[in-house]
Amino acid sequence: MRKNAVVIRDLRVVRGDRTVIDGLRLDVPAGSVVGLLGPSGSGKTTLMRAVVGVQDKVTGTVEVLDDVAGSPALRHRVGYMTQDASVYTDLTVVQNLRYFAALAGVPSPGKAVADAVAVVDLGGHEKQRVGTLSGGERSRVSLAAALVGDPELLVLDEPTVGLDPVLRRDLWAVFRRLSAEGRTLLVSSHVMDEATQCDRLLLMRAGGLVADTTPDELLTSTGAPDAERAFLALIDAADAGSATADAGPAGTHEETAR
Ligand SMILES: Nc1ncnc2c1ncn2[C@@H]1O[C@H](COP(=O)(O)OP(=O)(O)OP(=O)(O)O)[C@@H](O)[C@H]1O
Repeated sequence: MRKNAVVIRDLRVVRGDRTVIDGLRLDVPAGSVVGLLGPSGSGKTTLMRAVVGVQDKVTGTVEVLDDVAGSPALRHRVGYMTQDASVYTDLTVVQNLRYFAALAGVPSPGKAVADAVAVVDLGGHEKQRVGTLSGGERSRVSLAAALVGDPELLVLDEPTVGLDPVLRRDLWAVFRRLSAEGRTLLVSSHVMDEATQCDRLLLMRAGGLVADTTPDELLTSTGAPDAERAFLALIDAADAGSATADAGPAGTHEETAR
């Protein structure tokens, strides 16, 4: 079995006229649930887009399941749930999932669609048009669309946003089960108690990696009582470090400005 599902070296991404990721290096171990955390705008979505291969202006190496990110051979092996629901509002739940199953070349779409509906707990809504679903239900259809092709790697951009605590708990149980079956999950989140459910945590700030750690290490290294305060401690430490670096020795500013 391969060691890492994703290997990233020297990743640099320019969006608009800004370098939003600069020199990122990380591995996502195969078969694990890896949480991607970081303040708003720190580059989580950009990193996920680079892993899926839909991001422009990417330099460096992004290797996914031993292939180059975005290569056609990976299309059926990587499932991606975007932050905004990416399903068709004028189709029903089942019509959407059948469509995504067909795109993924699923051999038995009927069963795959039924399984995906069950996993995201949308039984009873199969024939409902997605446009008439609640926000949380709609995002679960997006998650089902990412799952329906039975991918080896799932890249999920804030899959639990807007969901109630019961559904969030149930979905994390699903994520754990999918990883126990050998799949790899890269999951971004703003909810810190979800961090404790991950095998590893990647903490981003300003397009760079502040920590590549485990939930236990996060708590012991910061001495914080919970994941939220540990996260804030690391971000504050990184901000203080960058402020010191910005102030720099006398003359540094002037040289940078040139
Ligand atoms: N098309 C664009 N042009 C210029 N800057 C962009 C563009 N798209 C994104 N950015 C910038 O890139 C940075 C990283 O954005 P990204 O969406 O990856 O952050 P994020 O960590 O996912 O944020 P959030 O948690 O709010 O979703 C942000 O500062 C954002 O403003």
